[in-house]
Amino acid sequence: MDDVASRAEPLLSVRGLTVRFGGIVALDAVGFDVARGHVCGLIGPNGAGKTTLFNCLSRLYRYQEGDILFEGRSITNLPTHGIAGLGIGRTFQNLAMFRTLSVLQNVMVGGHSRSSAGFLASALQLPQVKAEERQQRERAEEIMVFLALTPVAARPVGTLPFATQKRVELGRALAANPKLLLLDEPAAGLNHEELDDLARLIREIRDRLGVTVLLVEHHMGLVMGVSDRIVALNFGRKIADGTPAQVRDDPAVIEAYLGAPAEKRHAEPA
Ligand SMILES: Nc1ncnc2c1ncn2[C@@H]1O[C@H](COP(=O)(O)OP(=O)(O)OP(=O)(O)O)[C@@H](O)[C@H]1O
Repeated sequence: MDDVASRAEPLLSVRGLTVRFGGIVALDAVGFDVARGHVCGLIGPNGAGKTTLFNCLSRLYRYQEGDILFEGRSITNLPTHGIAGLGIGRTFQNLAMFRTLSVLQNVMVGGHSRSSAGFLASALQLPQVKAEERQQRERAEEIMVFLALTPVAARPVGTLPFATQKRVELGRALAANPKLLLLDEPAAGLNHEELDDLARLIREIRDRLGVTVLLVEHHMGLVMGVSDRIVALNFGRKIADGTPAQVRDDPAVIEAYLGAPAEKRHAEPA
């Protein structure tokens, strides 16, 4: 494929994705594209299927039907540990970090997930490994500058304020050099000022680092403010897909959030 064609192709293409848990249909034939260089917001009320979709993208959940294409290639048969190598990084709703390790060490852990040196080469400390570690450290230092974490680089993560810990988690995901970054409710627990910082950071991740972002978020102000495009889910189905203004004014979205009239989740016989 030539360069022009590969740039026009969506980075991520979700096609007819269906996930069932017993009788519950968590995702029902959901499909949408995420263009390279975009921030795409994924919204929907509680239980809409947002986390399930993220877990499919990380290969933590299996889907019964449909496909996920990343750079035009299916990830359906890829093992979970292959996802970071492909260029998909993520953060989690609940912070999952090494609390006693320093900020630098935590950020460097992210780089290791894309390390190319094998186990034997690492164990023998071959020159190739040393060079790779040096590169990972340099990359981690660049990311800490980008995230304003350099002053706390040596501090154990567990001693830092919550908002700073969230930036470390972001740093760890960025250290793996992702092409697509999945952010799972990054605004949760942040105050007003921290939310403004987060919005600025998400735009910089897109504009300065060139990373495409898929953002699950309940905070409407944030998601409407930073997204180029928004996909809305409700009861496992896609109900809207468009610009923030189009989605905000969509009657199905307004109804989903106001909760009237109550639509029943369509259950299949268990
Ligand atoms: N591992 C699982 N086992 C059984 N049911 C599940 C599982 N994961 C999700 N579900 C169900 O699938 C549906 C979608 O849940 P999901 O967590 O994806 O929604 P969500 O949009 O992320 O909600 P929230 O905004 O509350 O995080 C819900 O009915 C949920 O109970």
